[in-house]
Amino acid sequence: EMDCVSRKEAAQRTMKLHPMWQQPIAVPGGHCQSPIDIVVRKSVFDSALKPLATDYDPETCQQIWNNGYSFLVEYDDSADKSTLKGGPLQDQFRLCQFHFHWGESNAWGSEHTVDRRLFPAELHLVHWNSDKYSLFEEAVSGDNGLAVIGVFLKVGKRHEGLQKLVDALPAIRHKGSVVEFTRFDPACLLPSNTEDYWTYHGSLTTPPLTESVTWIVMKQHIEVSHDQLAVFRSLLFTSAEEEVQKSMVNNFRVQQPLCGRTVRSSFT
Ligand SMILES: CCCCCOc1ccc(S(N)(=O)=O)cc1
Ligand SMILES: [Zn+2]
Repeated sequence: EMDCVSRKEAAQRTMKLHPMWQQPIAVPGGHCQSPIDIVVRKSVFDSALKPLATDYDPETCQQIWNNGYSFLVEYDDSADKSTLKGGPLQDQFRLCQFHFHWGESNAWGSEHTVDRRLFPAELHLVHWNSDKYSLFEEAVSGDNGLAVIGVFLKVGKRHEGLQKLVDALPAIRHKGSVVEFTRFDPACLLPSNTEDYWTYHGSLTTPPLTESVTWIVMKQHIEVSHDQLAVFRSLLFTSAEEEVQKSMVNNFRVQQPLCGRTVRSSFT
């Protein structure tokens, strides 16, 4: 059981592992950080947890870009067009972007783990509470501000829906590159079973690491092919101008102590 380290120790661990985060990150409190290991036998079944209710409009898909840490597919969140409700949520949340975390090999790459089991990659669909806030940037540091759906990726058969996204990646190899990306329905990336998930209160896994996230981690994974994942690894952390190009791999955070939090499950 990872001890509940002090904020200073946690920051030192984070910075040591992520030289790219030069500034110490003052995290408020720091006892609800993500990602975590989900210990299945310690999760608590909650019969009040509903199935996820996603209602995504592919017309709100706008662009795909390399932010130097992952690649983001961004949605127009200026109206309630692509929304998430249900699950553990009381309010309505708007989809603003989705992105992935992955490893340099298929042996690791996910941020969350299930009974210490690592997956080669993890999808994050990022939503903000449009009942309480008017902008994502406000919700990031607000109470009950964000809801992130995590979906594990396994290597297996080719994911037909993902291929349109994979084909766009060579155009955004370098940090800072953006291309138009439209009419992509993120629902195709969800597993068939959206009833079974774990949920807990946590944080963003990159700066500003704010503890405003209701995490919803799906029990069922999706499958992508080895070749599709290899294209993720062809992206670069670095911009075109930098002399030394660095492959965008291992863009995941070290796991954080649970600090007494309960992980609830929607299934037995
Ligand atoms: C005020 C700007 C904040 C930009 C940072 O936004 C994020 C950061 C991390 C995640 S993650 N890996 O926890 O899903 C989602 C969104
Ligand atoms: Zn993420």
